[in-house]
Amino acid sequence: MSTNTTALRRVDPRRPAIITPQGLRRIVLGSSEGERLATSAAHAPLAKPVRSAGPFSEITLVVTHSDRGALTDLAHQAIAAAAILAAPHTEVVLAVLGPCHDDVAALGVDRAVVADGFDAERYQPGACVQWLQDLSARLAPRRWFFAERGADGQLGRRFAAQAGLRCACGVAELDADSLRIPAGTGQDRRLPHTDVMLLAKGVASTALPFVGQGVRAEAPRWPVVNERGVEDLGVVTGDPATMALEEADFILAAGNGVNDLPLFHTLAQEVGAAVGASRVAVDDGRFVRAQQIGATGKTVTASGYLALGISGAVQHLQGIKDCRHVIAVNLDASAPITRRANLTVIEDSRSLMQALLELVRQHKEAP
Ligand SMILES: Cc1cc2nc3c(=O)[nH]c(=O)nc-3n(C[C@H](O)[C@H](O)[C@H](O)COP(=O)(O)OP(=O)(O)OC[C@H]3O[C@@H](n4cnc5c(N)ncnc54)[C@H](O)[C@@H]3O)c2cc1C
Repeated sequence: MSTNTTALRRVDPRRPAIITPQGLRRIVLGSSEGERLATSAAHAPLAKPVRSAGPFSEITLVVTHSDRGALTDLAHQAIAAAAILAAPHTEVVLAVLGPCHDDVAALGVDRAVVADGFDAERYQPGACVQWLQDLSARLAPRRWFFAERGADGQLGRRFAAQAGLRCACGVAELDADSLRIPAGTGQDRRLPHTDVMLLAKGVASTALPFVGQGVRAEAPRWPVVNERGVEDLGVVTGDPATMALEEADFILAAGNGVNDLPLFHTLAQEVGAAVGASRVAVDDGRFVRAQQIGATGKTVTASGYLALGISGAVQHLQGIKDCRHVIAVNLDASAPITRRANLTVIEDSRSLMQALLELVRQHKEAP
C-alpha cells in the first residue's frame, strides 16, 4: 500500500452515507439521513444507452467468483464502481471464476471472460493467481477491482502480493483518482488509486443509467498448477440444524401464519434448511430466541429465504435485507413481504408445506 497517507478530519465511516448522482457512495459530515439515491435518472425504466461505444485504450478489470452461476451483490457493486468511474476510452472487463449466467451488459460490463475450468469444489489458489497473471499478460489492465469479502478478497490480496502490485483493502469510497479507507478511531485515509483495489460493501449503487457492451470473450485456458504446500480437504457441508443462522445458505422461516410445527420442522429437515422465525412466533414460544430474524434478532444473508406466514413487518425485513432470493408464502396478497419477495405464493402455509414435502420426497426417491 502507498505510504502517501494524509490524516483527514474525523469521519465515522459507519455514519449514514448518500449515493451521489454518479452512483458512488459518499459519507457526508453533518448528514443525518440514511442511505438514499440522489438521482432519478438511475431509475429510468426504459432502454438504457450503452455507456461507451469505444474505441477503448485502457482496461479496468473486475475479478469475481460466481456462486452457482450467479454473481454476488458485492460483485455487482464492484462492477458498477468500475463502470461509473470509467472514462469513454476505458473498457470495463469482467473476469469470472466459475460459470456466469447474469446479464453482464445490464451490470455495466463491456467484455466478460469466464474461467469455465475453475472448480469451486477445489482449493487451488496457485491456479487462480496464474490465471489472473495470464489474463494480465493478455489485457494489461490499468487497475483491478475485487470485492473485499470472502474468496474475492482473498484472491485480490494474494494476486497483488504475488504480482508485486500496490493494493488497497477495505475501500469504502472511490472517486476518479482517489480512494478512502476507514482507518479506525473515527478517522480515515485518502490515497491515490492503487493497482488493485478491494471494495467494501456499499461502495457504489448498482442502479446504473447505462449498460455496457456485454461482449463475451474467450478466456485464457485454466492453468495446471502444482499447488505446493496445499492439502485440500474438500468442501464440507455444514449441518443446518447446528449452524449459526448468519451462516446458513438456505433458511425456512415461520411466522404467525404457521401452526403445524411438526410439518414445518420435517420440511426443514428434508430440504436441508436452517430454521428461522418472526418475533411473534418466538414471543409465542413456538421457536427459541436465537432463531428470531429481524431488527432485534439475527441478520441473515442466505441465498434462499422461504418465509411462511410472515407478514414482512419492517423490523423483520431488516434482518433479511441481504438475502438473495426471498420466497413468500402468504394468504394475503397485499402483505408487505410481497414487495420484498422475489416470488410470492398466495397459499395456505400448511397446504404448501405438504405439497413441497411430497415433491422433495419424490425427487429424492427418483432414480
Ligand atoms: C422494537 C421492535 C422490534 C421488533 N423486532 C422484530 C424482529 O427482530 N423480528 C420480527 O420478526 N419482528 C420484530 N418486531 C415485530 C414486528 O413488528 C411484527 O409484529 C412481526 O414481525 C410480525 O410477525 P408475523 O409476520 O409472524 O405475524 P403477523 O403480523 O401476525 O403476520 C402473520 C402473517 O401470516 C399470514 N398468514 C396467516 N395465516 C396464514 C396461513 N394459514 N398461511 C399463510 N399465511 C398466513 C398473514 O396474512 C400475515 O401476513 C419488532 C417490533 C418492534 C416494535
